Amino acid sequence: MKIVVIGSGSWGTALAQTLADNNQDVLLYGVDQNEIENINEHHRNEKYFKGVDLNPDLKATNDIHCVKDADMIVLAVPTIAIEPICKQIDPLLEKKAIIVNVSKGFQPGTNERMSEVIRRTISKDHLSSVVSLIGPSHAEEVVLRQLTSIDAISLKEEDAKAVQELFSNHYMRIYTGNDEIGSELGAAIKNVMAIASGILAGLGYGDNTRAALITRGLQEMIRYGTHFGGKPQTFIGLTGIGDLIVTCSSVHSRNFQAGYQIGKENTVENFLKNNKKTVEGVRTAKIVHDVAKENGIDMPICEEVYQILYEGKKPEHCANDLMIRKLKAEF
Ligand SMILES: NC(=O)C1=CN([C@@H]2O[C@H](COP(=O)(O)OP(=O)(O)OC[C@H]3O[C@@H](n4cnc5c(N)ncnc54)[C@H](O)[C@@H]3O)[C@@H](O)[C@H]2O)C=CC1
Ligand SMILES: O=C(CO)COP(=O)(O)O
Repeated sequence: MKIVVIGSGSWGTALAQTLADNNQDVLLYGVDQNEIENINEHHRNEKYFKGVDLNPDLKATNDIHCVKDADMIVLAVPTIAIEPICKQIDPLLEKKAIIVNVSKGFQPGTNERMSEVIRRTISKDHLSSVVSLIGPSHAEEVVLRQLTSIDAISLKEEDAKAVQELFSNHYMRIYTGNDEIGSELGAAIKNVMAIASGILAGLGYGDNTRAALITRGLQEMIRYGTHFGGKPQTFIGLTGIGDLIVTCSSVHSRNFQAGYQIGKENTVENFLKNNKKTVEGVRTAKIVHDVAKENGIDMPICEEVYQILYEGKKPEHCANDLMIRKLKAEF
């Protein structure tokens, strides 16, 4: 199988290295010449992984034509870049490929899930199926070959199995699944919860608070996800609670880091002015707010994150307001 990974950032590099470790025919495509030269000449991607030696078999290119005869294309770019990338590669493809989505979030404007964007923009003649490879997986740990388990989710079982086989090894264990809606919605909304978790840590709250946030945050994910057809059991799997735990607790999470800064400074101002990292939860918070409001879905934690990011509400007031809501039964 010829595999192209698009996006030479943190996740694309880590996933491409996993494929190189598995002796697959993989090429990493990027737009940043520094990242490409760093990988090809020094077997490093210093911008994302300081001092980490990559598998020397991993090669990178800035020539997008490399996708033309690929059997599998992994899209490892932020959600905002998925639609333009798909429109760019579709005319270049010469046969059907499995398109692997690893991004977590929604399409701005249409609020589509990433698999929906891919199906809309890649013509039927070029698409075998979409497989979402998602779950608890910080690139910083995968690149060091730390033990990791995630899901290959697809409506086409044989393609999910193909992705499972290609990526699995002694440090990466892939499970398959077919609940595309539940998996993608869970993986997107957990980024909003990770911002909330970071805010609470930045405000000085401890482990009790985080446990409550994760547990009640999961309820919001289930409420939202099942409203749109996701299966309840998906949310207690790797793309639900698994991804929620890792992003709400890890210093590697850029969503958590963003929240931490906002909580510590008790304002969103500096973060919004200076952030250059991929923090998917920021746009997701607005989309979840709008969609939940339209559909009457109760999402109190997401609502407070939205109020902080978009309405300038003070983080300390949000934490307080969540606590003094009308008392009720847990379930
Ligand atoms: N970093 C991680 O640990 C994980 C990230 N993800 C998801 O993967 C997606 C990508 O995130 P990261 O790799 O972390 O972001 P990143 O910020 O580390 O890297 C993004 C890369 O995409 C490239 N890029 C942006 N627009 C492009 C375009 N139009 N064409 C080609 N390349 C383009 C950038 O140059 C950069 O190399 C996000 O949706 C994120 O939620 C999912 C699981 C783990
Ligand atoms: O999705 C991730 C880990 O599973 C990465 O999280 P961040 O985007 O917050 O770094």
